[in-house]
Amino acid sequence: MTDTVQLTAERAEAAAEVSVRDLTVLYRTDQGELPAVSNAGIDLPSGTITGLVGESGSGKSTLALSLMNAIPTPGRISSGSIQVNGVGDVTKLEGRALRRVRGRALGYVFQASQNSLNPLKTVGKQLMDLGRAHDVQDMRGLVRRAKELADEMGMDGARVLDSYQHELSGGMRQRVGIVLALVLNARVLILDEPTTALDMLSQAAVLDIVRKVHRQEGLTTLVVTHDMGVVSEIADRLAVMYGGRIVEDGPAMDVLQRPAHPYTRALIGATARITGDTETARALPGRPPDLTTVPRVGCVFRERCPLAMDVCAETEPQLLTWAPDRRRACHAEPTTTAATGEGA
Ligand SMILES: Nc1ncnc2c1ncn2[C@@H]1O[C@H](COP(=O)(O)OP(=O)(O)OP(=O)(O)O)[C@@H](O)[C@H]1O
Repeated sequence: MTDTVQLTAERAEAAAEVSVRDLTVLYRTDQGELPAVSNAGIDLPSGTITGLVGESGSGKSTLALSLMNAIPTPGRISSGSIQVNGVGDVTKLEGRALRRVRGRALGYVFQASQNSLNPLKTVGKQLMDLGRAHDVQDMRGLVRRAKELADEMGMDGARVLDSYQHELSGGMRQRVGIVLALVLNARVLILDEPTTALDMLSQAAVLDIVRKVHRQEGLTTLVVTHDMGVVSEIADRLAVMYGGRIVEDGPAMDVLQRPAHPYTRALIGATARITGDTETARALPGRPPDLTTVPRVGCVFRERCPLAMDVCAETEPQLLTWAPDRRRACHAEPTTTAATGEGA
């Protein structure tokens, strides 16, 4: 590691709002407990938007849920730490202390949150439930804050609080999800697939709003998505997951322009919004592994990798810094070829 690289890494660590180290998460399967996330390490630097991308099943939601220590049993975090600024290691928290952190420090908007509101209660009633669950004394203040956030997101706050789920469009429900995630003044916002199931116009509107609220509230934001196009539009930083591993990360624009892992290159090549050409955008051949099929030895991507070598079957590549603020887990020499629709 050069001095510059070392310095950049130390600076990133110093300014991290969230630091994940050596995180392994297991789920119970017919074949015993198997890892959905393996030895993952990632920093969310203060004030940045990080995009976490990968195909379905790569472990993105599992990593994101871990930040709230919210892995459903019998799944469990088996090792690692998750330091959140001002909170400490979330993996050590339980009970009341953990509930407090969820909402007050970390706000989570669930996948398909468009459908996660209670259909039988107005948004305002659900806000009261949230306040009570968190022992909020100043309910008026809570309502004021919710209206303020709703207004910030281009909605009529008073009207939204009086509405039932079915009276709101998909994009509005997604925004209400963000209001509820932030109303207790969380500093970290985690959005799981915020644009899935929305039409293109609503997608663009939601991304605009995420950007705006992120800036105005001074948040640190993690956006989980399978869509490289979303990342290219919104993220400052980018982390790519495959088979439960982070295989590449760095500044988003830099990674998109100079992907250094063959999986990242293939994901970009398959995204017409980035290649700019539906003709050259090529679907990634093969299928991503699940918990039971992910290779236990060697590189998890080798079976789909155009650069696979003998060593890839034997030794798992580590996520290492290869250029300032850039990491990749690959045995092949790093190339700086710009991504095209030509695959890896
Ligand atoms: N509760 C669970 N029990 C057992 N296996 C699970 C559980 N939740 C997820 N998995 C498995 O863990 C792996 C990672 O799933 P995860 O949902 O984190 O991936 P993802 O990248 O977020 O994909 P998606 O976008 O489809 O949610 C998958 O193989 C999935 O089948």
